[in-house]
Order: sequence, then C-alpha cells, then structure tokens
Amino acid sequence: MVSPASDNRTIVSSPGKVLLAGGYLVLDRAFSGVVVATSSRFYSVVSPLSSTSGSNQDGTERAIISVRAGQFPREASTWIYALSVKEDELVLQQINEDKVGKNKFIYISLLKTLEVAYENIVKSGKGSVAAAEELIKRVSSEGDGLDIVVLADNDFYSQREQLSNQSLPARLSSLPSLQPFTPLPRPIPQTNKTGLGSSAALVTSLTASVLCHLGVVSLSNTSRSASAESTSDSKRSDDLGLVHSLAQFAHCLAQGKVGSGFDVSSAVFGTHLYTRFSPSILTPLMDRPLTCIPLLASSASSSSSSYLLEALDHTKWDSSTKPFRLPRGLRLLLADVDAGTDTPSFVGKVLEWRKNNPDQAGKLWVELDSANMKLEGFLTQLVAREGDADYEESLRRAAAGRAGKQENKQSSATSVLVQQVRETLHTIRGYLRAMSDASRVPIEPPEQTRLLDASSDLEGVIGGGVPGGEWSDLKITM
Ligand SMILES: Nc1ncnc2c1ncn2[C@@H]1O[C@H](COP(=O)(O)OP(=O)(O)OP(=O)(O)O)[C@@H](O)[C@H]1O
Ligand SMILES: C[C@@](O)(CCOP(=O)(O)O)CC(=O)O
Repeated sequence: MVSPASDNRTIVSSPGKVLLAGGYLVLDRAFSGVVVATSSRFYSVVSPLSSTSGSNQDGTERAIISVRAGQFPREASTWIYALSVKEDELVLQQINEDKVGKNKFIYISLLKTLEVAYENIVKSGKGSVAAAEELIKRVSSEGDGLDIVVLADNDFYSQREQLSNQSLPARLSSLPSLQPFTPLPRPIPQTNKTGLGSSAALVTSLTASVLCHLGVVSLSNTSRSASAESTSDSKRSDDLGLVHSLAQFAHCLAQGKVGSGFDVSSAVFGTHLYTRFSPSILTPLMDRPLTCIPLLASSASSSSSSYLLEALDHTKWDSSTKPFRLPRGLRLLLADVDAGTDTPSFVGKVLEWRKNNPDQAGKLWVELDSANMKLEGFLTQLVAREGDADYEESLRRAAAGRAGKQENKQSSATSVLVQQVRETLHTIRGYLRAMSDASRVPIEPPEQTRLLDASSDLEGVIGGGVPGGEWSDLKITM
C-alpha cells in the first residue's frame, strides 16, 4: 500500500510536438526539422512516499518508487520499484511486474536518472558504496521512497470514445467539455495515441522531475514547496543540457534505437529549428546494463567515477536548436484521423529506398529541404511583420480560402508572405508525395490528400500537411 508522505512535491511538465517540416530528413545531420511544441503538456509529479515495505526481507535498506499513470486504470497502470544495494550494484527491481507488466519508458528513465544521481554523489567525494547508501537515503528522504504520478493532457490520446459517452460530437468545440486528464477506460497499450510524442514528453518530464527532486538540477521556474529558487543562467543552461542529454539517452534506450531526437529536443526546449545530434554520441552507451547501476570501483579516478555524466556532458553534444516560432495569429490545428502509423517501418522503408537510389533520393532530399527551409524563412519573416499596422487585417484577408481570394487585392508584405507560406506548404506536400510514390510508403495516402485539399480551401486556412513520421495519425492545418 503506498501514499504520499508530505507536501514536498516537485512538478515538471514538458510539451508534445509537431514536426511541421523535416520529416525523414531530420534523421540526417545535413538537414534540419521545424519542430513546434504543442500547448498540450505531459506532467510528472514527485512526492515523498510512505509505504509499509521499507526494507528487504534480509533487513537491508531499500527505497520504494511508485509511478502511476493518473488518467489510466490504477490497477493496470501503477508500476512499483524497489531500489537497493546488492553486493557491487544498485538494483532497481519492479515488485509488481506480475500484476501490471513492464513499462520500459518509465523503468529506463528512472534507472538512468538514478545512475546520474549516483555518479553526481560519487563526484561530490563520497566513496562508491557510501554514495549508493546516500542515494537510497535521498530517495527515501521524507518517507520510504518516491510517489510519482504522470499525467498527460487529453490531446495526447484519442478522446472519441469519451466524447461519444457524453453524447458530444467528435469535433474541436467539444474538447473543452472534457475534464482535464479525462479518465481513460483501458490500459495504455489499448489506448489510441494521437502522435504528439507521448513517450518523449513522458521521459523528459519524468527524468527532469526526479533530477530536481533529488537536488541534482534546479530548473529556473522550479518553485519547491520550501522556497522559490532563482537559478543563474549558466547553471540553468547546464542543468537543462543535462536533462536534455539524459532524456535523449533514456528515450533511445527505451525505443531500442538512436532516433532523430527531435521529439525529446522539443520536449526540453520547446519550438525551434532542430538539427540532430551525431548518433555516435549515444551508440557506445546503448549496451549499458538495463537492470542495475554498477557501483564504481572505490579507487575509481574522478573521470571514470562519472562515466555517464561525462558522456551526457551537453557541451560535447552537437545537436542544435535555433530559435523559431510561429507568427502571432497563426494556429496549428491537428486532426486525429484515428489511424495509427508504425513509424519505424515507414522510416525503415523510406531509408532503404534512399540507400538503394542515392542519386534520385539525394536530389529529392535537397529539394525538399530547400522547401522546408523556405517555409521556416517565410514564417520567420511573418514574425518580423507582426508590428505592422495592417498585420492582423492582412493576415485575415490573406488566409481567406478560395471563397475569399478575390478579397486579396492588396499585396501588403504580410499577404505576400502568407501566399508564399501557402505555396510552400503545397510544394512540400508535392515532394512528400514524390517520396511516397518512389519508396511505395503511404506518407500522404489519398484519403489524407483529399482531407488536406478540402481543408486547405476553407476560409481562414493557409494550408496543411501530414506532420512527422506519424503520417496518418494526424494532419495539420494552419
Ligand atoms: N500516460 C502515460 N503513462 C505511462 N506511460 C506512457 C504514457 N503515455 C505513453 N506512455 C509510454 O510511451 C509508450 C508509447 O511510446 P512510443 O514511442 O511507442 O509512441 P510515441 O511515438 O511516443 O507516441 P505518440 O507520438 O503517438 O504519442 C507507451 O507504450 C507507454 O509505454
Ligand atoms: C523524424 C521521423 O521522420 C523519422 C523517425 O524519427 P525518430 O527516430 O522517431 O526520432 C519521424 C517523424 O518525422 O516523426
């Protein structure tokens, strides 16, 4: 039986993502992706835990860590772990796997976060065994461990069933009628996700919240129940950098591959122009133990005493996040078309085609990238026009669909730019259809083409497309 022990809690939230441009290309460091962070967020809440099972049968100290997915059925969505020292290892063992099965994203996030915290304690001068005991003490500082609840905003999961249960039509205007974190009737594996990057936002908010709670990092808007802390910019940059590299590592381990990382990058840094990190940064770490934390040899020199901290040193990472944001007055609407995509298989087939057709693919990649970067450029130029007196009016007129086109007599800078955005979105879709035809991967299947063409002609819509690799989960219209 577990319950929070006191009111000292840490809450960290991370946004979901939409890859507005750069799908597939963002896997290659030669190209960038325009990633937009969503208003929908994922929350991790860490509180002290008091439990009735504070020690092992053999009397050795252990800390209990309970993680519950708050909007899913409790009995199938609460994962409970015990952290203890066994000989020369810190072991994190799930104690209710027979009841709820595993959640590798949660387990690996906890394991790697605890490994970073352990190395952080060793680095502060504690011996390797003393550091392990110190970590257990910190995890159970005000009770017997940590009680963690993870919660995702409703948009991360399809809400069709919930809307229909309340006799509400499956449309945008119905969503505000749903309570926040609407309870979902079935366990996660039987729930339709919508493609907003739930695992990346989960891993990021979970790793960051535990690092904060254990005092390893302090994020600038952390306001612990004890006091609001202000953090110097460089400390905050280092702390955010550690959160980023740790979350990237944990997410890649859980997914079983070193992905592009754009989703974790936006979960940490928000909306930006993203260039991926070199896979070689993480590849050597991918075969580290996934069930325990090896205690460092007591004679370990300071460099080997922080093997993981060294590898996760963000100053050694070569990913880039260039500032970008959507212009004021533009909204991204995502439609849940309720058809999941197996992204890895799509990606595999497209990359296989690219490998077998280097010249044709090379030309297509460069042309598509040029259109992607033009889209980013036009949107950024629109941001620069926001102060113009006629900005709002020009945006409204220019965004008028086919019905309103005859209104567009003026050619204000804003309306010219909106037209260029519209044309570029159309060009990008054309290149993706060419990629689709050549690789025989249904990136924008005909039913999506019909939906997007019809939507793009609506009053107030500039254009749309299928975002990221979740090609047929969602479509976006601006
Ligand atoms: N609310 C949650 N609580 C706990 N684990 C979750 C939650 N939401 C997602 N997960 C974990 O993330 C996994 C989904 O990760 P996966 O990489 O397969 O999809 P994804 O690309 O992140 O999905 P999407 O982009 O559609 O959200 C789930 O199987 C589950 O393990
Ligand atoms: C970037 C992408 O095209 C390829 C796979 O990316 P990742 O390995 O899931 O980060 C997927 C996507 O576009 O959403």
